[in-house]
Amino acid sequence: MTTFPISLSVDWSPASQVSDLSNSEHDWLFESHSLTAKLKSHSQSFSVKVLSEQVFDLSIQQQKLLNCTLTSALNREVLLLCDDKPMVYAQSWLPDNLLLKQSKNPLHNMGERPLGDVIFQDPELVRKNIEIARFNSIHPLQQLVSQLNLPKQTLLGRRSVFSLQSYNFLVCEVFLPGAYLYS
Ligand SMILES: C=C(O[C@@H]1C=C(C(=O)O)C=C[C@H]1O)C(=O)O
Repeated sequence: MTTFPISLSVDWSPASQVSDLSNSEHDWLFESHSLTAKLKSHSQSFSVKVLSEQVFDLSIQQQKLLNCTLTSALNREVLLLCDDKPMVYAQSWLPDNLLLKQSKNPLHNMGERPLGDVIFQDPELVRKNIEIARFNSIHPLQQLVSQLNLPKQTLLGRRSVFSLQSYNFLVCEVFLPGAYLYS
């Protein structure tokens, strides 16, 4: 049984160090706008299934990535489905501090609404560099792949830090077997 959060601590590489990508892989991995919008444009129906949403401690690496001294964040793990087929596993780390709650931060209590539908509405949104990683057939994420009755294969993922209202949050997305990216 998958336990959350699923560890995504693999070798993340900056775009400059990533090679041997197909045109489709490159197109999806380096999509700078909303992945939700891109998935919606390729499907008749789109939905989000929340797998887990809890406050967890941030790792030292995550604190460095987020450039913050916060020790915990709201960890949100979801599946993005197109025409009822799971296409992406997404894991986001949303700062969880009193200030955000006081500001009635729209990113809290998102439920089945896609994060992208909210954050990309804000013209102040800044996306920092996209990093890429490969998840081999023995990575813990493959447990979720098996539970979804999807075939095991090396998976491609991306992560980036966003800045909004002077705070940072981390979004990681792993493309599941059968995702458009692999076609
Ligand atoms: C950041 C985006 O939001 C998407 C939706 C997410 C969610 O609802 O938790 C998480 C990651 C993204 O795949 C996007 O659309 O690009």
